[in-house]
Amino acid sequence: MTPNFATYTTPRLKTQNKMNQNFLEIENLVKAYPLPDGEKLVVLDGINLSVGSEEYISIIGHSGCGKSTLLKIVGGLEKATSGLVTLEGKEIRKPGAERMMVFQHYSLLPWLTVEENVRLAVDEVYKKESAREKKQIVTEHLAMVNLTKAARQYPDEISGGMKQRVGIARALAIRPKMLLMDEPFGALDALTRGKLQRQVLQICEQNRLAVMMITHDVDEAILMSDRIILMKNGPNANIGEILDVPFAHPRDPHELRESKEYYDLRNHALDFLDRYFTHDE
Ligand SMILES: Nc1ncnc2c1ncn2[C@@H]1O[C@H](COP(=O)(O)OP(=O)(O)OP(=O)(O)O)[C@@H](O)[C@H]1O
Repeated sequence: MTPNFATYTTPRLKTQNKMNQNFLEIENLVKAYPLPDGEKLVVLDGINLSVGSEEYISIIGHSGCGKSTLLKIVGGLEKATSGLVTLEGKEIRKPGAERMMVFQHYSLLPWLTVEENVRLAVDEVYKKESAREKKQIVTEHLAMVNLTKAARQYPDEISGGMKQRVGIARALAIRPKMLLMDEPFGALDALTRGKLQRQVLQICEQNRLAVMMITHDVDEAILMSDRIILMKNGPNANIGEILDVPFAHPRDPHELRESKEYYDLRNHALDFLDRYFTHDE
């Protein structure tokens, strides 16, 4: 049963007018996986979404609704079964340095130091720069995420939060136009998560890039994003609602939690998730 749920929208932020509203375009996206019995599992069924060039989008939905599949298609790691996904008007067919992925489980190479992990990505993308310039790029980005002192350490010598910061530094060092993050803070303890959320938010505010982030945490989505995409359950999942988050940047989590608007938005998102949880389609 599909819940009868009124669309909830709040006024768009003025700052969003500056950006290219149709930077990423997803049109009638369908993704099906073949099943062993010869049938197909239609995971995503008719996704339509435009993302602005400086917009921070969060995607929330119950487990298995296809959030990671959607992110991987935008990252070029999976192909759509039908429909069109374009970035600045060009169809996305494969991974590209303009779209960098950050995963929940860090994906660092354990035999390379922190510095070398970032350098590997920089070497891959910056072909014309001198060794000195590339070293400078690595140094700058490690400093950006407060990892200068850990540059010579190996991944198994640093904490989970630090590993995630290496992943973020590595993604940002490529100067992507879009950051694609799959539960980037999911594996961290609450204190580390809060710190890293603020750091990422600050970096995104300073660097003007588009972000698409998967999260299971409604508070995190409200703190970080300009819009929240609420996904219906799969199979045949699509977008249930899109919520505008009306708070100006820079955001302070304590101030946000003092406003009634914050709780209205939070309750609305949680109600949506509850209804889809109890009315499993
Ligand atoms: N390569 C694949 N082959 C077959 N089925 C797949 C493949 N990848 C994902 N699926 C199926 O597609 C559906 C959506 O998976 P996906 O990982 O995108 O969901 P999700 O919303 O990100 O879940 P979670 O929140 O648990 O990470 C699931 O039923 C999953 O089993």
